[in-house]
Amino acid sequence: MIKITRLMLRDVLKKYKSHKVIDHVSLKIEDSGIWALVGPNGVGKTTLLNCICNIIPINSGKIELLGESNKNFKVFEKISYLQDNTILFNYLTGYDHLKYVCDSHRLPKRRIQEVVEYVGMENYLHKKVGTYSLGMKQHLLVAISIVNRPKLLFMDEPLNGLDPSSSILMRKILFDLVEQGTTVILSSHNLAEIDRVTNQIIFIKDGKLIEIDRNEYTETRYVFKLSNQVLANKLLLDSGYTIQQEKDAIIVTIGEEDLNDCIQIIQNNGVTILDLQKEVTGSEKLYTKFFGK
Ligand SMILES: Nc1ncnc2c1ncn2[C@@H]1O[C@H](COP(=O)(O)OP(=O)(O)OP(=O)(O)O)[C@@H](O)[C@H]1O
Repeated sequence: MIKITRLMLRDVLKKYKSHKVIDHVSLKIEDSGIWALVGPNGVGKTTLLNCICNIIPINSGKIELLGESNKNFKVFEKISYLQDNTILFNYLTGYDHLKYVCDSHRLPKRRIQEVVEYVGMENYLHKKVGTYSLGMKQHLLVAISIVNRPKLLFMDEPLNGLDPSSSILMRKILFDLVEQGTTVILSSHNLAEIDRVTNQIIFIKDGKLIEIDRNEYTETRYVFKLSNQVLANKLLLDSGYTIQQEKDAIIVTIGEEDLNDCIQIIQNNGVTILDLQKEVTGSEKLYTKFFGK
């Protein structure tokens, strides 16, 4: 089977007057999965996504989506772009928006019901968008962007402003999409959320793209809550472990291979482990490396 390249940028230049926001950039993504586009405010994330989706023109270079030029309107039947909520109309309902998108993709009406149930927006589907909270608007945007079962999905800041249950839902949606073979390219500032959804990070800096595999930067830490924190701290320090003391927990930065040893040291000396959590960090450290504090 011939594999179709999902996204291809060749020597793309986008400038405003002399300001090169995207400076002769090339990129190729061939697989399904999640890629995070990361960089400080104003660095060009939205501009890049808008250029890719042919919402704004580029000055030079070439962009292909699913093996076709991004100027070929037809290719967008299998592509979606979740923009910010300014694209929504306050005087229309969620249903109106979904009906319009379904009709333009020539999808049956039952597809609306499917995505509405999947995203969990039954209760406010028929209310005007002007009455929606930020989170409700975000759910509608997600529903709109997945209604056509995209092979390629661009998302501008989809992880912003979500409450914990919406964040969990968003992660589930992202993982489901990848399982169905979708390539997702999302921009985000939320580094903790990025760490939870992908290892594939593209930093954007000075108009250039820097592709990173976060696996190389990942750090695992274990947060212990203990019956005798002072004693456990001393025991682990004496054994040569690096400890960070918190008010009601100690954090040990170790790989999985050392976890058992730590547990043994603690438990063999009569200290009870009340709680143990694993934390994986990576993007924040990387971000600081590239962009400073
Ligand atoms: N229409 C425009 N005319 C002139 N400059 C523009 C225009 N649109 C964007 N810019 C500039 O291009 C740069 C990139 O903006 P962009 O909105 O893409 O950044 P961003 O990384 O998405 O920022 P944020 O994280 O704040 O959303 C900024 O310096 C911005 O001022």
